[in-house]
Amino acid sequence: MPDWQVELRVRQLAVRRGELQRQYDFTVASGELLVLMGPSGSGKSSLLECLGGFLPADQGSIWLSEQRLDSLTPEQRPVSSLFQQYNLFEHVDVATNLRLGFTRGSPTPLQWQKVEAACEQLGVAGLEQRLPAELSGGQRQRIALIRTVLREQPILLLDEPFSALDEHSRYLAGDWIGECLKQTGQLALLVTHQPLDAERWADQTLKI
Ligand SMILES: Nc1ncnc2c1ncn2[C@@H]1O[C@H](COP(=O)(O)OP(=O)(O)OP(=O)(O)O)[C@@H](O)[C@H]1O
Repeated sequence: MPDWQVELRVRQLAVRRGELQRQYDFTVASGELLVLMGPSGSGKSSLLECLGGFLPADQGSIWLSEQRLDSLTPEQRPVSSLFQQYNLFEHVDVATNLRLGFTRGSPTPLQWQKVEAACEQLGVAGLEQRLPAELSGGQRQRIALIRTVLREQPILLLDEPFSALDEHSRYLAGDWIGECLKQTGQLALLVTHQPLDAERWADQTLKI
């Protein structure tokens, strides 16, 4: 995995969804986790969709170091996203889902070692041959999280990645994300409804 030293800068970014319009200004450095909190419908997912390129901004700019991102298509953006649903390919097994996460189509042996280590660490080892439909909600969520984080992209957008996890798994998953960020220099925006998640893992918290 490359060691990124980058900075995400969001400047006067106006995101509209129906009647709701909000403006955002923040900076996230390499290795940092920004936790987004706020009541249901406040616009957290919309902000992530805008950063991912799925929802156009009314105005403002998004920068990754010197590269301007807001005019790029979703495929061109250096972003890996975990949304609240539809994160796995249903017709192929877990191993294939994990392999497809890598931009070149298949992981190197070292990359695959990291996948296996992450599956062990998050308590989802041994599920490689199953189809997503044969997993529990929490198992699906952890597999999708591993796939999202280990894709080699500097920006991670994680929309409620722990919503189906029990307290123990949540703790393991949050610690694992923090370790990955520190090791690789990736940065993450993470949506949660649990104040404890912010207390444990956030470098910054944005309430919207
Ligand atoms: N596809 C859409 N078209 C129109 N309005 C939408 C769409 N998706 C969401 N909205 C509305 O936009 C507002 C912001 O929604 P958003 O999903 O960003 O909120 P959120 O903070 O992520 O909510 P939650 O915590 O419930 O996931 C809400 O009022 C919602 O009803």
